[in-house]
Amino acid sequence: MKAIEFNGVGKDFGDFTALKEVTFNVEQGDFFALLGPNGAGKTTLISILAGLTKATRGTTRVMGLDVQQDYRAARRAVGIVPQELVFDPFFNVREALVFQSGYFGIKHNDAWIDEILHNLGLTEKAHTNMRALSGGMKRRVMVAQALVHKPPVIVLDEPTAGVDVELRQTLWAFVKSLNENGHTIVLTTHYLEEAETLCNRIAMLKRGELIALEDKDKMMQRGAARSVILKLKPAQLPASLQSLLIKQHDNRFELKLADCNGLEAILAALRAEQITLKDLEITQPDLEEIFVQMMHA
Ligand SMILES: Nc1ncnc2c1ncn2[C@@H]1O[C@H](COP(=O)(O)OP(=O)(O)OP(=O)(O)O)[C@@H](O)[C@H]1O
Repeated sequence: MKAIEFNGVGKDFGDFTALKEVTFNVEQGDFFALLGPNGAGKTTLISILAGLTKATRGTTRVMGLDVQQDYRAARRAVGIVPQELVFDPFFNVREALVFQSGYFGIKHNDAWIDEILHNLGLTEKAHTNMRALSGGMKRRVMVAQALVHKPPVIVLDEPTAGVDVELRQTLWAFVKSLNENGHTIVLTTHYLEEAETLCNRIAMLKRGELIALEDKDKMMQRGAARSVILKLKPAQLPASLQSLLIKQHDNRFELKLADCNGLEAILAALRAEQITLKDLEITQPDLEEIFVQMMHA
């Protein structure tokens, strides 16, 4: 069984098509990144998954359950951390979590609530009114609320937008441990280095269409060729290497590097001209470069 199945999912808002026909699966145990520029349709897709928005076309299943036909069961299978801070100002943190448990029909949830509070650094705020929390603390509660019913699938819609380094680290350590314990994680983020470090599969949406879906390692190979930065003494580049030059700053030369054989040829050319190599650094394209490349393709 797949954790999530989108099959020909489309959404129109009047004349405007926010999602065309999106088809892809998320496997159980994936740490999955859903990337795309503003307005690509990520939140719309997540709202459809959560049963909050009705798709115009197609079918969506969570853990085999149709989000329309089996709404309640499908809703229980997924925990959504929304982009916006939505809370009841009259509850304190613990009450908000107890209330949310009640929504899922869970009565004795104290042990799990304590564990969530602890893992999100919220224990000391348990009795603080929601209104009195800082933005970052409210966001922690949004994460906690999504987890009260121990959903097998957890979706985080830009959870780290505008939050401090400490929360990011706490959050990712917790989410990673949930993933290691078998929860499927779907993440949308504009911080591509987060997706690069955390996720094993990456999907890219552009104007309502899926333009890429691959294992992260494979996606990383799509990037512009690697390059090598050489620190040379004297600061000069053999003529035979000029065609590889990307940029130069003082005695640092950045050259295109197709593969390891390319590196051998570079070193041989330097030796032949008795140029000493003082330092060498091989750079890999990062996900951000690949993303920009794909969005402009
Ligand atoms: N209720 C609505 N009515 C009309 N248009 C909408 C509605 N909701 C979303 N849209 C439009 O659908 C498109 C996709 O929006 P969506 O919020 O899904 O994008 P996103 O990828 O999540 O963007 P962001 O990164 O900015 O959160 C946008 O052009 C948006 O303006």
